[in-house]
Amino acid sequence: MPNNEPAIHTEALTKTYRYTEQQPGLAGAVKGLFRPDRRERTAVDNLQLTVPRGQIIGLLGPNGAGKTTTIKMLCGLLRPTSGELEVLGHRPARRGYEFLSRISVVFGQKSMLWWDVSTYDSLLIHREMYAIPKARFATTTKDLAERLQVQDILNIPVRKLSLGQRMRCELILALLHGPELLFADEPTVGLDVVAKLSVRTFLAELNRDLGTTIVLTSHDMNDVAALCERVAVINHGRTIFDGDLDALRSRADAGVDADLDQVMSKLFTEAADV
Ligand SMILES: Nc1ncnc2c1ncn2[C@@H]1O[C@H](COP(=O)(O)OP(=O)(O)OP(=O)(O)O)[C@@H](O)[C@H]1O
Repeated sequence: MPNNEPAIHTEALTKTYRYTEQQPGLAGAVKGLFRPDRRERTAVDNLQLTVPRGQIIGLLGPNGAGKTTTIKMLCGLLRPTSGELEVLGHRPARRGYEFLSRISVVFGQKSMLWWDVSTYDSLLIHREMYAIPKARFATTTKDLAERLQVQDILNIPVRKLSLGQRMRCELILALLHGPELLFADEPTVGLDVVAKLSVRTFLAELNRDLGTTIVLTSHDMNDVAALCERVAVINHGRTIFDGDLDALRSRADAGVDADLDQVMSKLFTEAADV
């Protein structure tokens, strides 16, 4: 029976960071010890988001908009300050084993692979962590390595890989346990055009062949145009647009062939003026 429950559902999801502002110099540091200057910043503000299973959605926004904070709440790395949040029927912040075995996250700016050992050794550790049977481990590793064309580099220490090679290995690690939902936070950042294309093609196939739901953040509008049937644009933690790329262009009064970077820039500037 098809499961009509959405992959993600949030109601008024909010995250306020509490932090201490540091004054410059030694005097400032000493003052901070006795009279800390406490501040608050709302990074995600009443976010409403429902993502059906099997969709690739782009979570877009300018630097500091709240994309990574949202992803961290959705995968349970951060506890929301308020609001409701359900992912695959679970409350992510509980970090239950069943939930963790059904999702995965990959960060373009942060490595999940062990730096001093080979990718294959990291995969073996994940096999133990997720209790993946040996036969399934072998077939999944082979299939993912072929799709990402990294068969020849799995045994090289990760620190010796190029960024593009490492990113493809990160994806194998993230997908080894067969998650239904993948959070991909800037997976193509810093990659050359060949590596970018390879990651894009891989994500599209993953969604098409396995039905994996993907939440993608990227500042590269070519990634978004190639992959996302829907985009949610956030600014200062609030949704300023939710729809497909055609609707995004019309929202910015741009033609069907309008350059998406210009469309986004117009949208962000308008939002800043409000
Ligand atoms: N631990 C923290 N403490 C205080 N403020 C934080 C913390 N982490 C993030 N922020 C602030 O929250 C806001 C949202 O940050 P976030 O990293 O979610 O943005 P983003 O949309 O992912 O940005 P980028 O595109 O630059 O990666 C920013 O103003 C940031 O400075």
